[in-house]
Amino acid sequence: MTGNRPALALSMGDPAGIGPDLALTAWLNRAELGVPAFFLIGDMAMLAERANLLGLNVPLRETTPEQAAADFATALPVLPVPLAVAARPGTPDPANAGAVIEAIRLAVELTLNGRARAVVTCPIAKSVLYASGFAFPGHTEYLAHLADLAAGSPEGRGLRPVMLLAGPQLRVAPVTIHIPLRQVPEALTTEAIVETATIIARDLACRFGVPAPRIAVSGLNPHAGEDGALGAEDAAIIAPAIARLRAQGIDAFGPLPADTMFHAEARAGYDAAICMYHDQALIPAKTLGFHDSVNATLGLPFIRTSPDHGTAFPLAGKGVARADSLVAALRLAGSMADAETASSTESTS
Ligand SMILES: NC(=O)c1ccc[n+]([C@@H]2O[C@H](COP(=O)([O-])OP(=O)(O)OC[C@H]3O[C@@H](n4cnc5c(N)ncnc54)[C@H](O)[C@@H]3O)[C@@H](O)[C@H]2O)c1
Ligand SMILES: N[C@H](C(=O)O)[C@H](O)COP(=O)(O)O
Repeated sequence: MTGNRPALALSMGDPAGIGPDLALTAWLNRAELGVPAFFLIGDMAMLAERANLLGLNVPLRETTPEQAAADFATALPVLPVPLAVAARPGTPDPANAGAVIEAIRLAVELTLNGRARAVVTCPIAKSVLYASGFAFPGHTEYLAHLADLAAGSPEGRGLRPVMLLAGPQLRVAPVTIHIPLRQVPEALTTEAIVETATIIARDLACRFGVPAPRIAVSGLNPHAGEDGALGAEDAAIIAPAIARLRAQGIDAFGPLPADTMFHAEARAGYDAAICMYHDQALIPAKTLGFHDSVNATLGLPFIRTSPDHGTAFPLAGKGVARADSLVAALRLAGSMADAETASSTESTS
């Protein structure tokens, strides 16, 4: 650890995807782009093969979490988690699911033990993990499960992870995450909206430097229900949540028609938006900033960020995948960890 500050723990993601490409590129451009020190948790041989395939001159060094920050200056530090079978760029193999999952688990364990500053995850392919029996919709839900286990509550203590897409032009989170659209109305509750907004307001204040965040809340139905003529959820579920948030002192407002809350003038009126389901939030997020937005999981007892994109299998090993979002994720994880350290130092002084 340089200056007693550990490095970030970066999980390798699906080894057939672009994660390895991006990790190599991020390390190569670490000085120019201000990439904080990280160690990759993954298969050393796979990484070496990908560097060779891409023609990238990246020295790799087997490391420990304690040594990684110092190693980072002269090599890409690797904490080895071996693959079961050799990775083929663009062709995922469920046989490697165990190693992919272990890399995520280890990143969380090291971060919870203070041996890493935060968790940053390279993209996984959900369907490939499902094929291996992975029982979680994605990283977000699995990370919440690991947090529950660490807290001694394997059945789940109802910890609600919040999937925040954070970019220069928009911060937005869906209340419901990786569920089919037909299940959204049933899953949408006043309590879920209040919890999501409360976590976002808290984290914006203590991890993003926004002391009194303004939270815009979307409706569910067209025109936010058109005074009840186009759906009841907006008035019956969302409006009461906003009332409760305001009574708690959180500057939430809505429910807003989702189609007119993301243009520039509307975005100038809030610090974060909450939507009711995945694509209602992620379409504007990825439209406005596909290469510079970050997926940050809030509500966990540790910091976790990830690029806002996936494995992009057709691009793996081709030298065309852009590392912008991974670099942004690494930098955001570093700044969130710094803010957390500063606020805990402040509170103990
Ligand atoms: N956080 C995560 O781990 C995460 C996020 C999103 C999707 N996924 C998973 O990734 C897999 C593929 O998902 P998808 O195809 O819907 O989305 P994707 O983000 O992998 O790809 C969408 C499009 O964007 C392009 N793209 C993605 N990243 C890029 C980059 N860094 N540089 C240049 N172009 C890039 C791809 O080529 C493709 O055309 C799925 O299994 C999905 O579940 C994982
Ligand atoms: N839904 C996010 C997106 O589309 O970018 C991403 O898949 C999140 O997945 P994780 O829970 O694996 O971070």
